[in-house]
Amino acid sequence: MENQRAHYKIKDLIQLIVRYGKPKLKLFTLGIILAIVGTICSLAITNQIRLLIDASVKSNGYSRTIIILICLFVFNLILEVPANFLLGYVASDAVLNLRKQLWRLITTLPRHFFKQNESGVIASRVLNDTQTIYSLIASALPQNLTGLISLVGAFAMMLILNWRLTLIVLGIVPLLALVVVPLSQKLSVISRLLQAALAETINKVSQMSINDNLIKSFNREKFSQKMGYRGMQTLFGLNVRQLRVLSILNPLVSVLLLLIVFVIILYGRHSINQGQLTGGGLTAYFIYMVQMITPMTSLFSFFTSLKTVSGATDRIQNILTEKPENKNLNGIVVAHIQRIDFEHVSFKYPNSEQLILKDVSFTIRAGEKTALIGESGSGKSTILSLMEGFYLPTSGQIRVNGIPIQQLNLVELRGKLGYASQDIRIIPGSIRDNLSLGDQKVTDLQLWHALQVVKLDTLIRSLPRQLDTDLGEQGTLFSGGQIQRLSFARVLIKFPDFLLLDEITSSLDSNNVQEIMTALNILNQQYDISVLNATHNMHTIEGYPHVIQVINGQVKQFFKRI
Ligand SMILES: Nc1ncnc2c1ncn2[C@@H]1O[C@H](COP(=O)(O)OP(=O)(O)OP(=O)(O)O)[C@@H](O)[C@H]1O
Repeated sequence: MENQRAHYKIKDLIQLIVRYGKPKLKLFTLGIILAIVGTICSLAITNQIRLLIDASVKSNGYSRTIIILICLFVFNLILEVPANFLLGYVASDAVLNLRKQLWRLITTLPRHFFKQNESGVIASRVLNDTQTIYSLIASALPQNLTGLISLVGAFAMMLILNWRLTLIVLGIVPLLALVVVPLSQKLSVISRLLQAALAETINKVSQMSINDNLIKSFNREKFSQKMGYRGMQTLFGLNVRQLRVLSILNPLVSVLLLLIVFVIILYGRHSINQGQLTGGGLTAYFIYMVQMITPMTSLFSFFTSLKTVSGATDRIQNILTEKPENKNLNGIVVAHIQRIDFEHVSFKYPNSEQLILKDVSFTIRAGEKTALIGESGSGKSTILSLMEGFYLPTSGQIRVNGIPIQQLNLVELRGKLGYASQDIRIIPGSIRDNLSLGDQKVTDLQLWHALQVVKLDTLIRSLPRQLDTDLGEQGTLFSGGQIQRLSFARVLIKFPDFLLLDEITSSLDSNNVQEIMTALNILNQQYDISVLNATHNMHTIEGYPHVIQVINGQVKQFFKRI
């Protein structure tokens, strides 16, 4: 996913923002106009200050100048406050749209995307990279647009006030650039390294905190501390590097600025003596110089930060080129799944050359309880994923009620399959959120019924907030077995035609296993729900007449007399 392009194209960033951020152009134009008029206003303030000083020196009446100056101050404030807000608002809104588009697309991507990209990396794309873009377009972009006007305007006024002095000052400015440019480039490299090191350290510290159990039971607190220290030490090293550059840069810039001030005073005094400049003119000259140099430095840091944004833009664009999963929404809908057939199915994962399933054929029928057994890594979970249509076979055919899976509407198909996996899946939120997954149609009655089947109703009724109890990070409030049963209850709420179970009893004790097995029998016999149970635990499939055994990616199907 990482794509380091050598040259940054600002066009890419603009395209990204316009296409996905859909910025409110009218508000943006209004904000820019207000900011431009505000900048012109601040240049006029400087000129008014010049008039005021000259008027007071000559003891002329200056009340009119003061009134104009106050009006300009007020006018400037009236313009710049809404301008800043509007431009910031347009940028926030554009980044919100970009984030939503990105997140919407990510949630619809096929499974292999999530297998190939770590969750932390995906989160960083959606939040950190878009935040980098936000920082640029919310402040740096408008600041530099108006800064450009301030720079040109102030420079023009300086030329008008004293063109000779301005040419001398211009001679010193490149000296300033000579110092600032390379050092600032160094600073931007360090700040990028700091960002990366910070993200890595945060990741390590949080991983170590989540695994406190493992660390404690192995008495490896020292190892955990070292993991954190390593990242912190890297951060320290980068902070020192940053400090080194800054401690050279800041005094050097101050000295050079003082040099410019010194030259202006010397030459300004000479010009005043020659009658080419007034006292007010010299003061205004200084202010104009600040109004020219400030945007110059922010323009420079804008160009260096473009590099950071370029990386973020590339990474976001790479995600945006991914194709959403084709769920074949116009495909055939089967009312009730009667049978699923694998016909000579071979399969390899998109990122791999290895055939995981080789010429696999079997049939499972409605109403039956079928066991899917095989050694770890033999391909049981892969078979379940293929049934869900997460992947298509590399060759051969999967049929549901005789219809090739490619022709089926996958949303409808998945609606009829209840998939519970060995991995405990908890989302942030309450028990209700975890069971209904945001489906408003699910009633409390259905939730309690499913909880009763998995024998968790009594426990949850005893909690003060019952279904609204927050499950906590990764369900820390419940035991592994209870969470496993909760995820089983989640599947029951779907009331599927087929239950696809992937080692759901792996973290349950024998009592719990027995209860789940009883629940499965009730579902199968009373509610006519078919069961395909992938497991290592032969005890859990004792009553299963149909067995599919996976050996090295090939299967044997047999019938067991009970
Ligand atoms: N996304 C993937 N990309 C590439 N290879 C994969 C992927 N997922 C699984 N595999 C490989 O496919 C093979 C079968 O894995 P699978 O998870 O289906 O086995 P399993 O029988 O369910 O194992 P277990 O009982 O341990 O869960 C393994 O060799 C595994 O490494």
